[in-house]
Amino acid sequence: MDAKTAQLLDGKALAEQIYTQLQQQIQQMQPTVGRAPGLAVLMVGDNPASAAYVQNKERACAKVGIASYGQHFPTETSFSELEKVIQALNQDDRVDGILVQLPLPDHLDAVALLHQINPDKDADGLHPLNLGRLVRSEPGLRSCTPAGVMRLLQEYKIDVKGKQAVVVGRSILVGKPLAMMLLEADATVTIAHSRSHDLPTITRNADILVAAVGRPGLITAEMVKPGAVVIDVGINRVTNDAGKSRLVGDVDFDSVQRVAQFITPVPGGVGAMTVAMLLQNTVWSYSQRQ
Ligand SMILES: Nc1nc(=O)c2c([nH]1)NC[C@@H]1CN(c3ccc(C(=O)N[C@@H](CCC(=O)O)C(=O)O)cc3)C=[N+]21
Repeated sequence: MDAKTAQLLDGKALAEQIYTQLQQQIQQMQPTVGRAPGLAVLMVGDNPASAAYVQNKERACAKVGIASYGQHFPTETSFSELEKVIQALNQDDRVDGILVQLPLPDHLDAVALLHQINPDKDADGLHPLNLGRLVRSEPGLRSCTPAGVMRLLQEYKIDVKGKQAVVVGRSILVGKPLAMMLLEADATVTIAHSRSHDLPTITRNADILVAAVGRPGLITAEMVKPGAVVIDVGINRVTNDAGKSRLVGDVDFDSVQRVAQFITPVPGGVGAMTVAMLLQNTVWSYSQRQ
């Protein structure tokens, strides 16, 4: 019963450390700025998962001393109405970060809306200017989930330089920006996706394997190189036979932990880091603003 298992990359613990640091940073800066940092979170519709994430974000803001200006809009809210709200927040001096919770209802063009956010208040790092800055390795606001993955690797002194990194998933929220960050850190990066031929051969080549697809159990032990670092970005709510629901990632945790050297849990891994990076981005914008 003492089979070797991977070491956990504890995103929850690291996020707590980051909150303590941010809280101190805010306390130091606040007298000169004359106000607390502010984060505006816009949510449209009533997706229960989104509501839960937004609640996590607001709770974290309260913990570190960021004022959160949450706004909740009905599903049928028009594009132009949201555009006006974003423009007002762009002008609002109390607001350092603006976030539009995704996904949006189908009638709203999310990309066009993200373009409206002042890039210097783009706490999510999803504005094309910030994505461009990332590609060029220029300073700027970085996407939260990929930044959280990189911070976790750094914390556990996992050197990615020269290593084979495989990112499964090519979303603009995670896969693409994370591949860029790994490249910036001198990894040899492969992006695999739903059209990739022979996924197991690709993933078995990975020293660092990231799953960011949104398919429970996609990555099984046979797909993992022994001793690899496995990062699970998936957050899937599944219901078991007894009708109980729980969160699982894209990685078959029980089998993969016997093969990997390091693994992130779900929950308590990357998700917790995403929120920490959102707050860090907000505090960074705040520090640039004084
Ligand atoms: N504009 C935008 N930016 C986002 O960053 C964004 C988004 N839209 N839409 C949805 C995804 C998902 N997301 C998560 C946030 C927090 C947790 C989180 O707090 N997870 C904890 C707790 C999970 C729980 O138990 O509820 C954990 O994994 O330990 C997870 C996932 C942000 N996203």
